[in-house]
Amino acid sequence: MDKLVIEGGKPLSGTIRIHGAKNAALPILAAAILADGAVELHNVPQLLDIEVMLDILRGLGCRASHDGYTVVIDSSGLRTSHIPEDLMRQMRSSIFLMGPLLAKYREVHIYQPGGCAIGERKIDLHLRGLQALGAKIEQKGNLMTCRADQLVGSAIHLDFPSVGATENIMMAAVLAEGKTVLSNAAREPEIVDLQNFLNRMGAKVSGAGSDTITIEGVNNLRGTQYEVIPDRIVAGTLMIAAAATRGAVTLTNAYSEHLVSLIHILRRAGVQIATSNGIINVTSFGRPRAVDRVVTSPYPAFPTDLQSQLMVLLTLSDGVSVVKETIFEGRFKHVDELSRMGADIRVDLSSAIVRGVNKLYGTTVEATDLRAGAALVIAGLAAEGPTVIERIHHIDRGYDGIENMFTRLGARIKRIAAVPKLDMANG
Ligand SMILES: CC(=O)N[C@H]1[C@@H](OP(=O)(O)OP(=O)(O)OC[C@H]2O[C@@H](n3ccc(=O)[nH]c3=O)[C@H](O)[C@@H]2O)O[C@H](CO)[C@@H](O)[C@@H]1O
Ligand SMILES: C=C(OP(=O)(O)O)C(=O)O
Repeated sequence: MDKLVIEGGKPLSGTIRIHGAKNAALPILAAAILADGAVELHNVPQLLDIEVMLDILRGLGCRASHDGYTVVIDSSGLRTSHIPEDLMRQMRSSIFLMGPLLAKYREVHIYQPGGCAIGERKIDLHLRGLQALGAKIEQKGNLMTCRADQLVGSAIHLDFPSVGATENIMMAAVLAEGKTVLSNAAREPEIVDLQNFLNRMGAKVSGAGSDTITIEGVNNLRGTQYEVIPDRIVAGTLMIAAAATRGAVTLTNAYSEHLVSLIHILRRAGVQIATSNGIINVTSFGRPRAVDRVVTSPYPAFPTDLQSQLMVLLTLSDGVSVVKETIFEGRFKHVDELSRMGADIRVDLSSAIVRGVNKLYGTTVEATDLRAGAALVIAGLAAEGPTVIERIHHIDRGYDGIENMFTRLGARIKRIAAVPKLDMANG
């Protein structure tokens, strides 16, 4: 497996453009099968998860190409609704195909989705939502079959504003008979992006971005072109990295309105941030201040996907910070790795008490999941001495060429490609 080697201690500086959002692109790719014509998507990042989604779509009979940042999907050859277990298990987002396949094909055969080990990540809210639209679900061993001769709009209330369940229900309801009203829906920007894409195909969805989404079913959807929003988590990761290395970085194609909670916390830590139309400037002089309490919660509160990265900054801050994780029960795995680099963090159930230290020291660490891996990259960039990060395939799920991104900002970081194993039998 590839590794990253970082020689830390250099402030980041320069300008970088933010790539398209993984968490917006993945449901949009799944939704593309709803169209009767071809869909052309722009600003689609080159990520492992995107390639897995395209492989699944090809396996279902779609034509799918990814050229630069443009993806074209033509689902006219759709011939099966069975997603192989090995592909289902490669990422959580495989579950996004459930709603669209059910709507288009009237049945879907799936397995439990995989993804980073950050918590139990049940799919009960997805299933209950689809059942409310008329789907019948049957489980035989690992295989789950979901069928609906006809989907019928309904009033659905989510017990928790799950991002994925909100998206799956939206994608199924667009072709249902009548009106669906989804309450306590998730409000993330990626949900607004999905609504905009669905409407571009001819759907009638309104309310995304608020906690109530209304979907008027239509008979069919057409092919279209669409541009995916920039990745707010990648932007946030770069902002935190700029602050942790005490650098000065300008982000372009970055929507500050999607990052209000992070900007607020960084300013409390003493980081200077200026924003204007699609541009975010981050400048940090000297040691940041501790932040007494950071709590992850559904949007617009502070995102769980930036919790581990922010913890690196707090580790280097003056004072004691407390971070509470309320979304995923297993999202403190970076703590052990950061401790090996000299961090002083104590975990007490869902809270981490972070005592600021003067320095982190480079060593060999392991990316345990996507954002934990990103946090280790930031730690390596800020640390004294070399850091080696192993198991970086997790990072490649969500950052398009992370080493190139940071090299452009002046960092000393390189990828060491894994040496392919010799096949002794064939010489
Ligand atoms: C591809 C994508 O967009 N991924 C994001 C999405 O994941 P994802 O859509 O999986 O996240 P959810 O909002 O669904 O999950 C949040 C919480 O709800 C629980 N839950 C969820 C569904 C369900 O049926 N039952 C249930 O109990 C989960 O275990 C978790 O504790 O939102 C998360 C929360 O912002 C982000 O960290 C992920 O990056
Ligand atoms: C947890 C994440 O993604 P996923 O839902 O795709 O596992 C993430 O992007 O941090």
